[in-house]
Amino acid sequence: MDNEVDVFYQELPKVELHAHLNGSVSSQTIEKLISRKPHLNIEHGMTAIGKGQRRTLDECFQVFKVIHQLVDTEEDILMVAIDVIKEFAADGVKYLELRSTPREEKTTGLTKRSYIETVIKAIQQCRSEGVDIDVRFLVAIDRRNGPEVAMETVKLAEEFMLSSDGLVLGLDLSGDPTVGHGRDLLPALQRAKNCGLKLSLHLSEVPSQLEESELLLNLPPDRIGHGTFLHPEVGGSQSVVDKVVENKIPLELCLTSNVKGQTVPCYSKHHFKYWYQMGHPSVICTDDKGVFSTDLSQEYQLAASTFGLSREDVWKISQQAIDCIFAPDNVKQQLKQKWIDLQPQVFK
Ligand SMILES: CC(C)=CCNc1ncnc2c1ncn2[C@@H]1O[C@H](COP(=O)(O)O)[C@@H](O)[C@H]1O
Ligand SMILES: [Zn+2]
Repeated sequence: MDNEVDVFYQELPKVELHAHLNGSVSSQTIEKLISRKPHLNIEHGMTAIGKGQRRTLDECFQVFKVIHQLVDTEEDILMVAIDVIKEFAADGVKYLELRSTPREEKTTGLTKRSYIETVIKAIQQCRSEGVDIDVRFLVAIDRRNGPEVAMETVKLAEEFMLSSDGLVLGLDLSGDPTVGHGRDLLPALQRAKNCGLKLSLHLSEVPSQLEESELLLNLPPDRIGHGTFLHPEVGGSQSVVDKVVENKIPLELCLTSNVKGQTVPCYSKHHFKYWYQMGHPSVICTDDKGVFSTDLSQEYQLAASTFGLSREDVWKISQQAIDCIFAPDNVKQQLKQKWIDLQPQVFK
């Protein structure tokens, strides 16, 4: 981890809505994977970006390729998912929506279906062990793989939404934002929406994607990942902002990810400020806690120290994130009660 985190932020109950499974693998788990696969000659420095380091977006995406080499069997996915879930729980996360791109690996017999089944198994295992966290799964579409794969992924997600007892709730659109165009993925996303899958889309993560963002906002998505370049000051537009505001589409904001990936010049210039000041639902998230050497407590602390938030402000941010989850109302009610129960202990 990059910084010391105050105990308040660790004890603060939190909701994590934007976490890519393979980007969330901790250094301890990477060690275990490396020792399982010494022949790959992968060193630790290749899978994480440390304090003060920054990489181009392209270099960041290379990191995922390395991690994917290390995670290519059902056994690996099970271990990684269980470790990640337990780490979020240990960091005070009470509700987690994990997202991951189903992959097939001919050499190990991994299929997209068994990939999803394995993540579900990990969630169920943690639940049966009594880990204090409610975990749901968003199936991810990697935009690089084009419209056919996107449609295939939607069909799989639809199937699991119906058979997973509420664990699979929706879809994520992610992957290298400079590759492909959202226009081509519209039919798949439209189908997902029509069948009741919730949609979280990475939008305007890089500049000059206004046209794509406008198009995808017409769906509309249920949440937006990053939205870094949506507002007029950074090349977006007021009409796009208006659309997000009118539809009350929550933003998932990931400070360290954007600074280390260099889409935002420094913490104080992060667009959290723009949206938070407007009173728009803004959820603090990690994106890839392993790759960016962070955790959710640290992201809350960074937001607080950068933007001068009081403990009460921080509490409100974590509490209001409950309204942005994809799980149904009864789950929201349970979480709100949990927050009420924990409050005296956190502010002791
Ligand atoms: C490069 C950078 C600054 C990353 C942060 N921003 C991101 N933007 C878009 N897609 C992402 C990002 N981080 C992770 N992903 C997606 O998540 C995948 C890794 O997790 P998984 O294999 O789906 O379980 C990546 O291959 C990519 O498709
Ligand atoms: Zn992301």
